[in-house]
Amino acid sequence: MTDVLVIGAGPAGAIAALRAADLGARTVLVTSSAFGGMAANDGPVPVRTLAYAARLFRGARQLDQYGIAVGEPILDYSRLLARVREILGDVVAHSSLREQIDAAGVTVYEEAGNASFADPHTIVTESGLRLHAEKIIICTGGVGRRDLTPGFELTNTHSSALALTEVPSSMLVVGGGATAVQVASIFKAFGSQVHLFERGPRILSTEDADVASAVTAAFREAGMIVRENFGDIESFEKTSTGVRMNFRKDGTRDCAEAALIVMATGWVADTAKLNLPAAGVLSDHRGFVKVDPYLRTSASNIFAAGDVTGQLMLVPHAIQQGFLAASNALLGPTTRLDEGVNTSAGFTDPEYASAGMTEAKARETHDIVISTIQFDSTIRTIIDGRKVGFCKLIVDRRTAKILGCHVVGERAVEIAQVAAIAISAEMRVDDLARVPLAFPTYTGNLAYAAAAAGRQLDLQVGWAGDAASRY
Ligand SMILES: Cc1cc2nc3c(=O)[nH]c(=O)nc-3n(C[C@H](O)[C@H](O)[C@H](O)COP(=O)(O)OP(=O)(O)OC[C@H]3O[C@@H](n4cnc5c(N)ncnc54)[C@H](O)[C@@H]3O)c2cc1C
Ligand SMILES: NC(=O)c1ccc[n+]([C@@H]2O[C@H](COP(=O)([O-])OP(=O)(O)OC[C@H]3O[C@@H](n4cnc5c(N)ncnc54)[C@H](O)[C@@H]3O)[C@@H](O)[C@H]2O)c1
Repeated sequence: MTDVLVIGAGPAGAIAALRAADLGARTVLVTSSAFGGMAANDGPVPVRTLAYAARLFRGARQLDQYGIAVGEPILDYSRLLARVREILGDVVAHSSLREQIDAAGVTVYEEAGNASFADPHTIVTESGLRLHAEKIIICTGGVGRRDLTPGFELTNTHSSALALTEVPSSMLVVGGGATAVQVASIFKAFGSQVHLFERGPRILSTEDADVASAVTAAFREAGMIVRENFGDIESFEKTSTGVRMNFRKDGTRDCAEAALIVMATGWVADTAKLNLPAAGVLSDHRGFVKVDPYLRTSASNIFAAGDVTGQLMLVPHAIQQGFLAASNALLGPTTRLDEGVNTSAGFTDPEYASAGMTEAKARETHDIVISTIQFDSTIRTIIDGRKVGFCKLIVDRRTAKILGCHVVGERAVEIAQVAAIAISAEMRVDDLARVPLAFPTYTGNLAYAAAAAGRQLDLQVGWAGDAASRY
């Protein structure tokens, strides 16, 4: 009898299996495809690689400004895709996680096809395995939403778009979340004519409103068509040059066409194949597995972690949940999910990133001060010719502690990560302002924003205040 069986080998499943084995459990990890899951094979790694190529492309266009003549950069897309595959191989080959899992004695079944429950302690896989365990942890991730719109089969997902043999002349990206904006930004950089269609009133609806409007403005400035509130899609149909999307708004029909349509309208659970009813595991109306704060499902011996729980769908959260689910499965329900500081980021042009609360959220519960440093007024961004963007801090007026940080522009992610540390450490803005960060740096802008907030709060920021007013 196996003690712990983990289904799915993305970040949540890999960490759950490693933690279970570290706690001395006889552990089996079974996954339908390759080790690493979507995180390694289909999501962040390939997308980040293409985003990096787009960034190099932008950098190459800047060379002339600095007196370096190399001519107009030309993209060889098939060479780039070969590079993506090279990197994926490299990531897998150097994954110390896999080595640790093997060293911990976990039995791993890769490419086993979909697993499904036969009863609360037994699963069978499409490859013919039948596995029993005392405890089971479901870490099967999610999939891009598909629907019954006529002609939907003519559309693509981010995965199929990233596997194209050439850059399409035009692309219609539907959705305005993290996936859609990255796909749109990457292919815009590669030369496609891109239309981004968001059903809601704005793209990046979970980000701070200033982030969403700055990214939207920059996309438009770069020549991308961004349409919010466009209505409801009625159908897709083939045309001689690509695909047409028919939609309706307030009774009026409209359409848009492109060589390729990419749907990125949300990430849903794909739990149908798991046969959850056979194990007594309940899911919500979107298919996500219902869990309590200890990641227990409705079946007492079964836990779930990662995207399949429908909570924050990011790698660090999947890792945290995998660790917690295995700990609670073996040690009893001892650790609850920690709220923590949420960070998010998109590798678009311009980049965006956030840590902590948005301004709207903070206003619901706090009296706040806002401090924003524009990138066209700071030395490093001027040196690098990266003057689009800002660093915005949301600060609690009573305690002077940072509640949120929102950044658009070059190195946004790195700046927001430092802010996440300051928020976690509950630093006051005047303390942050006085940390003598290196000059001239992007992260320095965070300290300048902190100093400016400190001045608004009449706090003594000393020399840091002078530095902020100059840089
Ligand atoms: C385009 C894109 C870009 C992203 N970029 C980022 C980013 O930059 N940073 C970030 O933090 N997050 C990013 N994410 C989100 C991140 O990839 C996920 O949050 C993360 O992969 C979730 O990990 P997981 O272990 O829950 O699931 P997954 O990584 O999806 O792994 C699930 C595993 O379960 C297997 N499986 C599924 N069903 C079964 C079954 N029935 N039986 C057996 N095995 C099964 C799958 O094959 C897979 O191996 C991105 C997502 C997308 C779509
Ligand atoms: N860089 C990153 O960290 C990164 C990248 C990609 C995805 N992710 C994570 O993966 C998860 C899924 O992201 P996602 O972008 O795929 O989904 P999402 O749910 O975050 O966004 C979907 C978007 O599509 C819109 N939409 C829904 N139906 C629509 C329709 N019919 N027409 C037009 N627009 C429609 C929604 O209003 C929303 O803006 C998120 O939790 C995200 O954080 C992270």
